[in-house]
Amino acid sequence: MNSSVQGYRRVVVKLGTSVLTSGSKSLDKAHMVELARQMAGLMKSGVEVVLVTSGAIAAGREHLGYPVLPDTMANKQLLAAVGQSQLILAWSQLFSIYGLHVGQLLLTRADLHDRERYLNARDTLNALLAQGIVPIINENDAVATTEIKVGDNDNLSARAALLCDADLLMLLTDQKGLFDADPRKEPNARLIPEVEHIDDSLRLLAGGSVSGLGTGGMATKLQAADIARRAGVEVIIASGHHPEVIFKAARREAVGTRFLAIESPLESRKQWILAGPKAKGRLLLDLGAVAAVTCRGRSLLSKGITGVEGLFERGDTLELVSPDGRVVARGIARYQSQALNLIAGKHSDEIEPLLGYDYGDAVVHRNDMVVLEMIGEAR
Ligand SMILES: Nc1ncnc2c1ncn2[C@@H]1O[C@H](COP(=O)(O)OP(=O)(O)O)[C@@H](O)[C@H]1O
Ligand SMILES: N[C@@H](CCC(=O)OP(=O)(O)O)C(=O)O
Repeated sequence: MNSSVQGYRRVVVKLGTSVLTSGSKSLDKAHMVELARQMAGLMKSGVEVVLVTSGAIAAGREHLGYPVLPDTMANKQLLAAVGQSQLILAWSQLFSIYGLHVGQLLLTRADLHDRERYLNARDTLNALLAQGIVPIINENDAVATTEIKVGDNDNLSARAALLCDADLLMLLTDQKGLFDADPRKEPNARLIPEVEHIDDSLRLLAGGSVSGLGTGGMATKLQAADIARRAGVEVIIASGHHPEVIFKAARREAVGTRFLAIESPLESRKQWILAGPKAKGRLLLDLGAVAAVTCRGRSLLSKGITGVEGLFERGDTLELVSPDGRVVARGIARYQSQALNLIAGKHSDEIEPLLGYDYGDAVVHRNDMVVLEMIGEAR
């Protein structure tokens, strides 16, 4: 590329099935080579690139000649197992045209759940990037069951962006960006060029995938953008077919929808709490506790808990829920669920007499908590 890329050091590019197939039933290799050319160009200009690629299931169907199979989990896994090897073969060949090697990481939620595995995956990503090799990530669909899946590659790419400490996440899809309504249903829908806050009114605009190709539509892209922004990563949703889209996004030219990063990003451990583990349970809080943890930066005490849902151990991740059902924070439990059932609503002084032991007043400590939404008064 000619103009220099300013500012970005490390970029995650996520390519949806809709982009890789150009809306058809098979991989559009002519377009994939064009995308590989742009990613290679970015790398030559000194920006490190991590690719999150969908398309394994589509590639599996194509490779096997579009077999008619019952719509079971095992058959989807079969298609992914066949397709993933075709997909990585295609990327490996396409990047080799530009003199680049690729390395494959197939992840599941379980790899992100455990802090040690999370750090291992991070080391592998960093080692590949240090050698100028393009890390190529997909979900390990062939072995992952619903319980251990991230579930969609938008969310997976946000987690990848956090893992490798990227400064830009590009979500490339079959629309020009986020519109104020699904453009497939509403032809007069308008593109939203920039987003500063992600709130419920914005979430209402983002629908699912109707093409039958992608998973999650704009709804999962917004979830991904929300996670990435909180870690200080800028996000762009744009069309994977827009000419030179990867270069333009990396040069900060106006393309698609840009989500500004939150300026004081979370520290690494809190990023992991946000992006890594699946919540094992929920604590229902009264309004006082919601205000204390979200607006006043306090730890959660047993007194403010009105209900305990799920079976969990000390160290598991929990969602903290407001009286109107909103998840206002995520955090790590310092007491297991059975103990919490006994001390919920009780004053901290009663913990030791009730349980016969005491891990401290904080049920979820402020250092182990990520606030998602502020509700209540600061004082
Ligand atoms: N507000 C919106 N703006 C743009 N696209 C939307 C919106 N709501 C829903 N969509 C749908 O999201 C789809 C893109 O997501 P998806 O099908 O999952 O593609 P990908 O394979 O790229 O992840 C679009 O084709 C569009 O129909
Ligand atoms: N892991 C799956 C894709 C899952 C997914 O999120 O797809 P998409 O919405 O097209 O990005 C695959 O490789 O087929």
